[in-house]
Amino acid sequence: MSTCSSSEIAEKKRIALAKLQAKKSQLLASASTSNGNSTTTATGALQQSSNGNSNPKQPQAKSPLNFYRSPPAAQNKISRIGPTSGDNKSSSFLNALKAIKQTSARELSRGAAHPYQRPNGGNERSRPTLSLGSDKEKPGTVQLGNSITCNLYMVSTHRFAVHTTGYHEKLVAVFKNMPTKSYESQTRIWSFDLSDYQSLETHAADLKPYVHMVGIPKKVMDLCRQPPIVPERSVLASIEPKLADQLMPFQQDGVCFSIAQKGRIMICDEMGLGKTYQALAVADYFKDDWPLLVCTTASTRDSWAKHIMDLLPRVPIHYVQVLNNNQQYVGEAKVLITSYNMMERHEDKLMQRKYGFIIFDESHTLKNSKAKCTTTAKRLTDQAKRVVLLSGTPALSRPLELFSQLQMVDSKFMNFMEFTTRYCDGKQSTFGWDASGQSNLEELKVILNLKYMLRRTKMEVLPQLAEKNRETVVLDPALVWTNDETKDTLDAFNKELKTSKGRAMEEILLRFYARTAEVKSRAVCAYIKTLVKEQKKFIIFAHHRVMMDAISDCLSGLKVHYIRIDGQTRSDLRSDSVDTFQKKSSCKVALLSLKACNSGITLTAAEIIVFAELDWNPSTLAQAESRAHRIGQTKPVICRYLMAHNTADDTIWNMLKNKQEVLSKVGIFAENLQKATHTAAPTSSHKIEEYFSPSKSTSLKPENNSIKQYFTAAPVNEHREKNNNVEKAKENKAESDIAAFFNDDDDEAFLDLDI
Ligand SMILES: Nc1ncnc2c1ncn2[C@@H]1O[C@H](COP(=O)(O)OP(=O)(O)OP(=O)(O)O)[C@@H](O)[C@H]1O
Repeated sequence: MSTCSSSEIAEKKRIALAKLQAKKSQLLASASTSNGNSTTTATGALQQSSNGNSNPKQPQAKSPLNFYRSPPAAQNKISRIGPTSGDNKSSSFLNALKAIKQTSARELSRGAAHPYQRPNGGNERSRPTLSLGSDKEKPGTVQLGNSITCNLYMVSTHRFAVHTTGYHEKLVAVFKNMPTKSYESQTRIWSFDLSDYQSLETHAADLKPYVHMVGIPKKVMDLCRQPPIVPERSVLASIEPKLADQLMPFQQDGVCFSIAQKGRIMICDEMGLGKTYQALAVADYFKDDWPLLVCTTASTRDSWAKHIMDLLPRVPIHYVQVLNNNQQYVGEAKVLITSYNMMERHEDKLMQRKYGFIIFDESHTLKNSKAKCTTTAKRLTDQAKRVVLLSGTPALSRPLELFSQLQMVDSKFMNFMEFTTRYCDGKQSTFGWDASGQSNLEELKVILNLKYMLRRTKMEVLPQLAEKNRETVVLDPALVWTNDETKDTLDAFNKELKTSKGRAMEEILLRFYARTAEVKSRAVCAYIKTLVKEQKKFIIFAHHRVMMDAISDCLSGLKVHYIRIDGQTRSDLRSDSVDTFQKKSSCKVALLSLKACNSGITLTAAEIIVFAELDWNPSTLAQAESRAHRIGQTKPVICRYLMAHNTADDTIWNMLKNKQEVLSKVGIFAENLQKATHTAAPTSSHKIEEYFSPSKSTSLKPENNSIKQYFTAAPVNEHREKNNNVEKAKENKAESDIAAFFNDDDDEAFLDLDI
């Protein structure tokens, strides 16, 4: 591959700009011919309103923010020309100009000569000029390309809002004429009743090509216009009494709603609100459509079998089969419980059995529409009459993750392009179709709530549930920064992270994450030693094996009775361990792998949840917190995040914040992880502290009750010995830890790293 010198690049840019300018003039000339002498632009109107100059005769001063300059006499007129091919070309051309705007601005700032010749001698009054102004459009300024986009989206089932990319006087006049208008001055958003939609669309169409309307998809409108389905309470009488009688009022509502939606629904209540109970109640109501297939995570298959036997006693035991291995025969059982993995492997046999009712537990497992598991699930749902998806966190990072799940509930709602264009800011990029963004999230929330998703938070439906508080604990730096080498390594990671991008940055962050586990483990163990003295039951979550092992050693050394569940733990032993922790008062600690145990188990015996490591996914952390904070919890729960500053924790904490903001807009994430009190005094103005609330402490001394007061710095030789062990562990485990990290199918979450 040959490379260009900077002067060659500059030359190429100049040529490209000249070509674009020539094309622009050509298009404008043809537009002018096709419309006689009436070619005008909205610029004048826009400009006037923005600077308060309403005198059409007054020639306006040239502003660097103006993109095109129309003759003053024409400025007050807005042509009502219909869309011509020239217009379309013109708008795409203007979009191209927008793309090169930044380049041009750079050229100009370098003091370069104007990169292209103005046609016809540069008559500034009648000739368009290229604005090289600031990127930030001030309200009321003309948009590049002389047109604005007006995006319409639903904000409730009967109201829609309008987002415009700039000010347009006539468009505002149209808004003001709508009978149901409402203007929110803070957000500068107009909204209207759906009854005004048609009229607004017609009037705005008159402002073409200066106003480009993006309307609401018909499917969305139809959905909103449908008469609401009123759930019938009487259906509860048809459900197995043992289960129906146990349902809490909000669970009854959920069951009635799901039945009203004909048993095709995503039940996405917050974790621990009894989705299993609701799903089984719906399944029991539609038992004529069985056989029933329950697909869940490998570790929760047995617990589903137990729930079915407990809650649906009329289902004979021999009706229920749990698919545990590859060799097993898929029989005629009325109820089959399988893991996702087994479902994939037995696809053909499951297809033949034709399950009429399917439950997908932890359905976010199906978030990747290209994964084999998801395509298998889709095939099965296509032939099933009822499909119930259960997840407290249906999307872990972005709206795209909802698409495949929605398809299983209603394959006709929207296709991939429609959905991603509308809700994922889908666009063509150098690498193909990019659907990793988000757009029209308010509308997506409306649609989900209307028909597809049932979502209640603990706060809403279970206010009596014991409270949950969150704390961040900055680990003692003396136990993290044990020697110069550690400091140098972490500094180097921080530096590399700042200067890298894309995949390279992801790789660095993964290594940094693994290294952080190593350097933190000593301080984490010191913290655990103090916690053990409190004699309260607690859970400690970690991700890397090096951290899990260090904590295990620490607990064993302290002779604490604890359970450990990680990815290697067999599922039968897993439920035994859970029982031990729940029932034995002597068992004080549950050491859990963040990935293997963030869902599907109940550990309400714990009062404190400690996170020795962070995860880059807010949903994983929220799921993990809900192991103890769920129905059945009677004591307040404290979640403590142990963090070491100037490590990967800084970056990951930041990522969490960004992701949870997106998810909360769609209404599927109710937590604010950053809403926490801190229990250690910051020693300098590092990033983590910026997110601490309620207030930042600038004290350099440990605060009262600070974790620091418990710590004493260990002698240096002891540090060295420990570091040697850490180094060995690093060599042995680093590779497998990174692999495990990627195997989680969440590595794509790094794509929206924003640091
Ligand atoms: N109506 C009920 N009566 C008694 N206990 C209930 C009821 N509903 C739920 N529970 C209990 O609450 C806990 C959480 O229930 P379940 O596991 O169904 O919640 P979930 O929403 O599926 O949670 P997760 O999302 O974490 O899987 C369980 O221990 C369950 O036995």
